[in-house]
Amino acid sequence: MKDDRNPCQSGPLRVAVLGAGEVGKSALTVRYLTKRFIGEYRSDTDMLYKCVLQVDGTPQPVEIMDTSASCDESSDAHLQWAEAFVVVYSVTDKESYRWAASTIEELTNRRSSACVLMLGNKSDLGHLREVEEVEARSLALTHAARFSEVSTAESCTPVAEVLDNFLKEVKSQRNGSNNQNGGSPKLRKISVTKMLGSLIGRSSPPPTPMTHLIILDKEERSKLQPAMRRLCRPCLRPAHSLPCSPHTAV
Ligand SMILES: Nc1nc2c(ncn2[C@@H]2O[C@H](COP(=O)(O)OP(=O)(O)OP(=O)(O)O)[C@@H](O)[C@H]2O)c(=O)[nH]1
Repeated sequence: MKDDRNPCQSGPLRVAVLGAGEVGKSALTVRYLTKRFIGEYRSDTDMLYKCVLQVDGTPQPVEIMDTSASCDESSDAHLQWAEAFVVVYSVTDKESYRWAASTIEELTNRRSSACVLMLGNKSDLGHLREVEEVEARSLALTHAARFSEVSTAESCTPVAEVLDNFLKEVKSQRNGSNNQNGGSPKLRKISVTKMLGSLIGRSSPPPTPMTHLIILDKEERSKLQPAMRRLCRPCLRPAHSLPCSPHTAV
């Protein structure tokens, strides 16, 4: 059944990072948010990052859900929770590409107006390549998704560029659809001013980047939208092991 509603026309931009196991979803998310590459991550639960990022030159609350491939009951909830999707595969793993392809097809059917970015990760491992760039790019094009190949391990800048541009597009699509829903330019201006005021105060300097990490246990999930209640089985651990200083486990 087609479910094309956008769950969040205001509030934080919600982005779900989807993909098969071991393709580098966590590495990519953390690389983007902290500029660091960390080799190993816990992989048994979804991670929700809440942060304020500069999107198109202004501070924008963003929530990024780094989904866990081992939480196999969650995909339906992710599809409803997010307004934009980053679908990751590894260029060294054909199976992960098939997974990505079928996910993109599902997004086309169920969330046809959502912004989708298809990312082929691990491009540094050219000698192990199983997925040709041209094939993946053409699949993305067929589904009107953005496409890029990156190496999260090798370099931060291309990852940052591609995700910055994607968020810019998500934001502009949201603003566009809000306009179509009758929001006048004047009202939008007021709400942006209010948002900036509450984020940084009238005379405060711009906010320093700060990211809150929420490891989604049963209780946290129940605080999110109803759709999130069907997320993966509870797997809370007392502390998060990322050694990055901007992260705060809550
Ligand atoms: N060579 C290379 N290795 C990478 C790259 N990105 C991630 N990795 C490695 O790939 C492995 C899996 O990375 P994760 O970020 O844990 O992958 P994931 O998709 O979050 O995995 P799950 O949690 O199982 O869903 C780790 O050993 C990473 O160090 C990359 O660009 N190049």
